[in-house]
Amino acid sequence: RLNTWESLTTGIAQQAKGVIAPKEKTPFITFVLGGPGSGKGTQCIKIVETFGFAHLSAGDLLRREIASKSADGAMILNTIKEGKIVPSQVTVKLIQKEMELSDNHKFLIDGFPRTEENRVSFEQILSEWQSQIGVEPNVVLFFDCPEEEMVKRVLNRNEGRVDDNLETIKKRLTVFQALSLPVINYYSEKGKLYTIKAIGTEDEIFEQVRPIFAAFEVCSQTVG
Ligand SMILES: Nc1ncnc2c1ncn2[C@@H]1O[C@H](COP(=O)(O)OP(=O)(O)O)[C@@H](O)[C@H]1O
Ligand SMILES: Nc1ccn([C@@H]2O[C@H](COP(=O)(O)OP(=O)(O)O)[C@@H](O)[C@H]2O)c(=O)n1
Ligand SMILES: [Mg+2]
Repeated sequence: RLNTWESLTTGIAQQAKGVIAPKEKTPFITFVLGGPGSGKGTQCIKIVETFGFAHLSAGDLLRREIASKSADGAMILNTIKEGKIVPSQVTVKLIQKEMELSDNHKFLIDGFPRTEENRVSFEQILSEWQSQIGVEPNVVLFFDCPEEEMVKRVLNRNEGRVDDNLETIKKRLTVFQALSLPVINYYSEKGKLYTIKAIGTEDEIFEQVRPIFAAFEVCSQTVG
């Protein structure tokens, strides 16, 4: 199997020679953003089922590090309990590893970037991988949900998470407003942002999500 990034560089060389290799695909990167409890994970499952993406949840990768008792585990646990943001180098390394291990070329990166620092760290990785294509994600989804609804959902989530309590949720909402909204505004200005009204049933929300990816499917079929 060719690693996505190797095949990408090969792809560029072949395009330059006028040869297109049909099986080798350029990575397609979607960031999935929104406050805690806005429904990112729930909708990602539907996107995976319908459009065949690989789902990389930053929060899940960090929780896996805690569970594996890795060197950073205690620091990550404390940061999550406080509703703060784990240093970007830690999170980016976990995401990068998952992408390199994946056979897929379509990635849903859920809950990342949550800060401008997160965003810039990941751009540095992308620029090393695909300097000729650019460092921007293809799509940024924003699940826009009222705070009271997010609080209600998180308190009912029942996954045993250390951060799903009222005290930590308040902190996470403050972090979201102060650090994550600037990232969302950045992508809005870049014309990459697709805002989803994240209230209603899961299926109703997915009917807003579906056409975004359906349009890209048509594109890729047309191109080749
Ligand atoms: N449209 C919805 N309406 C009501 N509850 C929802 C909806 N979407 C998700 N949930 C529930 O809300 C909680 C948070 O959803 P989740 O997908 O984990 O959000 P996030 O990943 O953004 O924190 C979960 O318990 C989930 O089952
Ligand atoms: N990019 C990220 C993503 C999550 N996290 C940490 O992990 C926690 C849980 O993230 P999550 O994405 O699983 O949370 P939800 O938005 O799904 O509720 C966050 O509150 C942060 O403490 C982080 O530090 N950096
Ligand atoms: Mg989630």
